[in-house]
Amino acid sequence: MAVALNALPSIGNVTTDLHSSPDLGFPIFPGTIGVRFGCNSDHQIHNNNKKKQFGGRGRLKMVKAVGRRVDETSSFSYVNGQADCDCTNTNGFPNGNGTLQKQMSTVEKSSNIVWHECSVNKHDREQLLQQKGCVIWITGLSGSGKSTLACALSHTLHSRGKFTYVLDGDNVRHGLNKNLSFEAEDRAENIRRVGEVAKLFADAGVICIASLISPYRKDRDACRALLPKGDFIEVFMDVPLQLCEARDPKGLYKLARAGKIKDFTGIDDPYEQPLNCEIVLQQKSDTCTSPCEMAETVVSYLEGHGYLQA
Ligand SMILES: Nc1ncnc2c1ncn2[C@@H]1O[C@H](COP(=O)(O)OS(=O)(=O)O)[C@@H](OP(=O)(O)O)[C@H]1O
Ligand SMILES: Nc1ncnc2c1ncn2[C@@H]1O[C@H](COP(=O)(O)OP(=O)(O)O)[C@@H](O)[C@H]1O
Repeated sequence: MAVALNALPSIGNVTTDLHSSPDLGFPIFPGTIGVRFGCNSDHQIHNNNKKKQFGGRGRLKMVKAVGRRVDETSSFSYVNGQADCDCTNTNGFPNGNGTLQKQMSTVEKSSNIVWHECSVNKHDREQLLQQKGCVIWITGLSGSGKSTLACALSHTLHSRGKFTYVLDGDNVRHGLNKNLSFEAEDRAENIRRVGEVAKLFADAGVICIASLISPYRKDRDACRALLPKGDFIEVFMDVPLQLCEARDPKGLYKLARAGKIKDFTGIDDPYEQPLNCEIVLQQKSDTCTSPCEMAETVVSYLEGHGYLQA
């Protein structure tokens, strides 16, 4: 029997929608130079080639030239021959080399499945942890300070005895999402998967901090819709492109401007800023709010909305 998850009372949103700059379709900001903040940042440079990387032991749906399905457990299709990877699917089918048919599907393919409820539920876990599980979704341009805030927030909450976990876009793309590119549909799948993982963390009672560019509103809204009302707290890093570009800690903007990276958010790929998020953290080149101060703003929100107690 299907059972509804999460019987928490809903908690209203407080919206501080301060930002007024237009969406970034393509470069539109005048060239003022921002400050560079000298704190530690231990990112690795992400390999941004657009080659499809479907290696590894993925659960692949293989479609032979005749169209016969040999495995129904996956999201990708290979057609007319062999896949361009050295892998064997989990059912033991051989690899191929050939045309990859881009087909990212979120259509439910499982049938005859029944939700199994456990006697220990979210509420029990929250009692144990003395907090409420939720998702803090940090969105913004590359270089806007998402990861820095995520870590500062995790650190602040941890030191207050709260259990957090950070899902950072860069990091998740090293593992779970290593087969995804930066094309719109792969970004959507990236966000969908992280949204689902974040939902599990929240159900575990954890304060889950997801920091991803997540440039499309519909993808973020889809993640919001996965959670009980109030439990998805969207934080917008409202930082002008020219400040992010002046920071450029990984040198990616420089490469994007030189045309060496395509589809780079804010340069030749869009960013749709939130219209109605819970928290906006605004930064300009002449104002510098420290990561700790920003973390405190989020902590105040959590406190005010009852998330730091069971
Ligand atoms: N084309 C392109 N556009 C934007 N970003 C790029 C790109 N290529 C690589 N990178 C690096 O990947 C990091 C963003 O990954 P995300 O998973 O957060 O992106 S997204 O949400 O799927 O849009 C991002 O990390 P942050 O700088 O921390 O945002 C970049 O370092
Ligand atoms: N509040 C801040 N004030 C000044 N500089 C910051 C702030 N937050 C982050 N930075 C700096 O900006 C750069 C990008 O930060 P990062 O957290 O990596 O951004 P993102 O994860 O959005 O790409 C880093 O060099 C970082 O030290």
